[in-house]
Amino acid sequence: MSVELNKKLNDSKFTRWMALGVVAFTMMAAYFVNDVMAPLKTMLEGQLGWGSTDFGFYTGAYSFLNVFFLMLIWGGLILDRFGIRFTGKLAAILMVFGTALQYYGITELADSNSVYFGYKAGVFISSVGYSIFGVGAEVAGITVTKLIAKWFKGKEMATAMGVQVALARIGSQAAYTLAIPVAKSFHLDTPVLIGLVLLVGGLIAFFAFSVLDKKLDKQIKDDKTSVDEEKFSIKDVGAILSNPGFWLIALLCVLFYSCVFPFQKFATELMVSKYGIDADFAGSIVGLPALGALILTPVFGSLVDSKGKADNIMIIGAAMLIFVHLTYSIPSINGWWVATVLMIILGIAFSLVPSAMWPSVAKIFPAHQLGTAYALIFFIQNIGLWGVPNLIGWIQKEFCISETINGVNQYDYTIPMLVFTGFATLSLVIGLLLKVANKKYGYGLEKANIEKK
Ligand SMILES: C[C@H](N)C(=O)N[C@@H](CCCCN)C(=O)O
Repeated sequence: MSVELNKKLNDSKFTRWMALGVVAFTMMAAYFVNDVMAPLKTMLEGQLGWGSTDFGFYTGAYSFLNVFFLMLIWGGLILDRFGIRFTGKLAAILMVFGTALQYYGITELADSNSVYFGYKAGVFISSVGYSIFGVGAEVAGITVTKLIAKWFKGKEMATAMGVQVALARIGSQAAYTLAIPVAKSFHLDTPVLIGLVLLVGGLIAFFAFSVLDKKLDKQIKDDKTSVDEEKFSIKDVGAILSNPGFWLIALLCVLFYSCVFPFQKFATELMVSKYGIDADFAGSIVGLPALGALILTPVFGSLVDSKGKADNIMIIGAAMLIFVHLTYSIPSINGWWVATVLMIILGIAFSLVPSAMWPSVAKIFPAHQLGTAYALIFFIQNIGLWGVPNLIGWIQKEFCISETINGVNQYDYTIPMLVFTGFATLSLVIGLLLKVANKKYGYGLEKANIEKK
């Protein structure tokens, strides 16, 4: 009887998964917007005169405010201080505002001749918008991660994180697949407009989730059996930073994701220029990892929940990434089917590492430090997401222009792919060190998540 009385919203399987579905929609819209400009790189160069450095600057802008204005750190602190609902709504509003500004940059300012800080007005304002969007998207990311840890504690936490990431990948896949056909059928800016509409839907979805979350908080407060969660204090930052597990996860995260997200932004062009894949179809190939991750991330997540072995899964994922990037870098291997198979392997790696890494953070840190821990990890990851596209854009401009057709540069991707291979190799080394640290400090990364009744 008393068990029934203490039943909370998240004890109902249907309600906790429904709540996840609602917030996952917000993140799906965020991922759509995040990726929708990438397949348009060549069209942006042809129609708006955006060169590779402009594109690298724009792509890196996603992380600029997060890194240089420490927005992710503030976001994490706000999350642990003011909670999931306030932070999530704030993040969603920032995403909508940033995307609207980005849209303005590629529409109203498309033909402007003004130059700001050495960049065309359209490039600069779109990048400012993308930067604001990036703050919202990253803060939304840590908020959703923390809310999953709260709603699924002692339950299917890794599966839930996997499902959320998988649903987000639908957004990415849709962006990669639709951007070029939509831009060709309508207008170059139409894909971004679609993203803006989706994000407004995502904002409404987060407000709806907040109603459920408020109810859950009341139930937790009324439940005499539930243990009061310790409040976050600024001293916790020191505790997080002095934990070797934090540094290893953060380094693995920055290195691994630097080989995936920035690579994907340039990959549509790689598919066309090196593998001769039709431009209309190239985005779909680049979207394959997202599609694969859609199925595989929840599968690997539930494996981590039931069997554990997160430490080994991260190592295998990193090793696969080395193979993929190294093979892409070899000039003589240029069959379209090789490019496709490599993308599928990248998709498997891209499912293995996130499904094991993100739930591992919740094992290393207590609940009241989670928002800040995730924020600090995202912060370090964002340094890579800012620096790597800029680095690749610069390398392309300086060393990789193979020819110029109708004023549009063609790029050789050998050096950029070797750079990605280097990052992947380092991520494997860190994965191995994490396994050693796991043994030494007893984080329990090899253990299953689901509590046995
Ligand atoms: C880019 C963002 N900071 C990120 O790392 N996203 C992850 C998902 C993180 C979710 C954690 N529960 C991704 O793999 O997309």
